[in-house]
Amino acid sequence: MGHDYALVHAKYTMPPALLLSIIYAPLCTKLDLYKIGFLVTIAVASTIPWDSYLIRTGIWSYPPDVILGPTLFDIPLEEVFFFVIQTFNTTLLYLLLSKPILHPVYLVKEKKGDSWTYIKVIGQLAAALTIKKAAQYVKDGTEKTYLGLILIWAVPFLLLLWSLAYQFLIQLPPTSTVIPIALPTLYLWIVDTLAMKRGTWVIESGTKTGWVLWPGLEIEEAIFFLLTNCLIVFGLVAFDNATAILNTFPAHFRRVPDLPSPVLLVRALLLPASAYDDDRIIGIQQAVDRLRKKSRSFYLASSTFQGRLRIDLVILYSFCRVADDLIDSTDTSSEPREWLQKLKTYLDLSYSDAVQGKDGRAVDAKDANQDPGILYAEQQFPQNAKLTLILLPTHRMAKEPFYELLKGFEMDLTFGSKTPSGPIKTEADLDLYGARVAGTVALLCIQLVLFHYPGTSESRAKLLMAAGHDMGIALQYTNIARDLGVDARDGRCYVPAGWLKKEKLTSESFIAGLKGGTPEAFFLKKVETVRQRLLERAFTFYQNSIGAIEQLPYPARAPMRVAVESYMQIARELQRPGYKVKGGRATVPVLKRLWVAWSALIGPRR
Ligand SMILES: CC(C)=CCC/C(C)=C/CC/C(C)=C/CC/C(C)=C/[C@@H]1[C@@H](COP(=O)(O)OP(=O)(O)O)[C@]1(C)CC/C=C(\C)CC/C=C(\C)CCC=C(C)C
Repeated sequence: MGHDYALVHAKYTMPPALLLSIIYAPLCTKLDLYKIGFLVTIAVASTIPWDSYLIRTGIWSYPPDVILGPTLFDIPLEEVFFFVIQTFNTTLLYLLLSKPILHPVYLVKEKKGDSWTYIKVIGQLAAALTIKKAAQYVKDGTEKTYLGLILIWAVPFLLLLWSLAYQFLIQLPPTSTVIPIALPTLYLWIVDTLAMKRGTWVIESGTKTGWVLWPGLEIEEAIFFLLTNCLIVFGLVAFDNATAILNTFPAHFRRVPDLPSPVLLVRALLLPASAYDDDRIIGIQQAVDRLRKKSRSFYLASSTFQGRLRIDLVILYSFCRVADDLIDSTDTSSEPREWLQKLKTYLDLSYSDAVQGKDGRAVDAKDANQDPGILYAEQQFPQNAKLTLILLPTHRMAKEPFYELLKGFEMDLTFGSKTPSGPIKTEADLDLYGARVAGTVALLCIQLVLFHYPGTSESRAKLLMAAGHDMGIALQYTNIARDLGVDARDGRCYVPAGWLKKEKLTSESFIAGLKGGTPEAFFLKKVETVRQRLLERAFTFYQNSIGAIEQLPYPARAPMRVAVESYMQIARELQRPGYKVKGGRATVPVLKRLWVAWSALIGPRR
């Protein structure tokens, strides 16, 4: 009996497990725990018979003075623990690196005769040839036996996973495939070199090639660790491929349980890629792209939401952005109002009784041939906006906030060279504007949350809506405080006249001062005073509503905290003297942003 093998764990495998657990804990979902359990169970169950065979046939051995003693099917318990901890570590690294990814954007609809068929078959052929060769090595029973046994055990599993998830294995970024394989492999190669040198485990001569990757690392060991990490990551990729299919295509999978059964996962993977709905995939890709380019705060926050809620929120963001841009960014004076009218007509059609269902129940999958809203979007909107409109899950949200949002955008249209303060005369006007452009967005977000996590009582839902509405206003005040300069350059001043008067300014002089070359120091001081007043009001709304986040359905609480705190961090930065400005806007440094998000995941701010 000895402690050497146990020490390998204490020194090398458990510290990374602990570190990864601490980092990943706030991000860990029920589905992640399910994945970890799933992978560990399969890894242990599939490795035990093989490893036991290697030990019993004397290909592999453990000197009795390095192990504690207890065994399972002749395998020392330390070794069984190795299967668990390696799978755990590689899985956590994969989960961490994959968190920012919205998997549905990597699905591809296949067409007859496209390159995907060849890619799949080439992979399958390569695996089949390897298995054949491996069988030969085992049959020969010479120095390539151990190599053959490794390959004949691992490659059939890889072949199966490749056949099910080849699209994702090719499409996912290397951060989700190559890195979670390469990093643990390299690490385990180093650990293995040290263990072999100390004689903690031994490969018997006669059945090994004797080739080494570097002194002390037998080629068989190197291949073993590489293939086992490939197996873990391929398994995780296949799992994510299946959940992406389940979440993306409600027409094929109407409901998705929180923890999909293995049978459902396999059913999803067996859905032919030619049956995928291209419009949904491309629409989601466009929405994610828009979110990534336009809002760092919400992009980061979106990665903490899950499943279909995450997809819906991204599409909602895309809709708000598209609508705002269509109305806001045209030069001619008639076009914005035309877009506004078109958006209203689109909503009228999407919320007509015929579409929403006569019994008031929501329809789940929109039928392009029947839905007048979809037909209208197809005909009337630019290419890059169509799919967002078509995918907007109107049946999961009330129509009123959308119409109010459009009223908010309409308020923006009253800004002009002769009316630089637009519709904002008083603080109440600014509150109303904030309520319309941002309070409404909050209501829509909460409605999506309550749809995806049902069970909230009506009275609590009301409380959540009221608080969310105020939180939207808080965010809008922050947005205005950040963009004073940008808005002035567009000829807009959102600051109430009374506030400006206190600083002996008017909206005209405020805009002229910010637009002009280098503003005087005393003028900038006044701007800062106005900015701080906007921020104070932002924090008043924030303080009144932040507590309500803890009343949301549990799985949405932490992600909502991230969304709100990431944006409010802009306000906190603006309150700091000498805040950082990028492209004319105050910005939150990347590391700070990550820290804010991570802290928000852990719990409410104190
Ligand atoms: C996580 C995720 C993907 C969330 C999506 C949130 C979403 C749908 C945002 C829409 C944003 C948008 C483009 C709205 C159009 C009107 C507008 C411009 C509003 C301003 C947003 C700022 O966005 P951005 O900085 O990208 O815009 P600029 O072009 O730079 O001006 C707003 C400040 C409003 C955003 C308001 C919210 C997201 C509501 C927040 C409140 C909650 C989520 C509710 C919290 C819940 C409780 C119970 C308190």
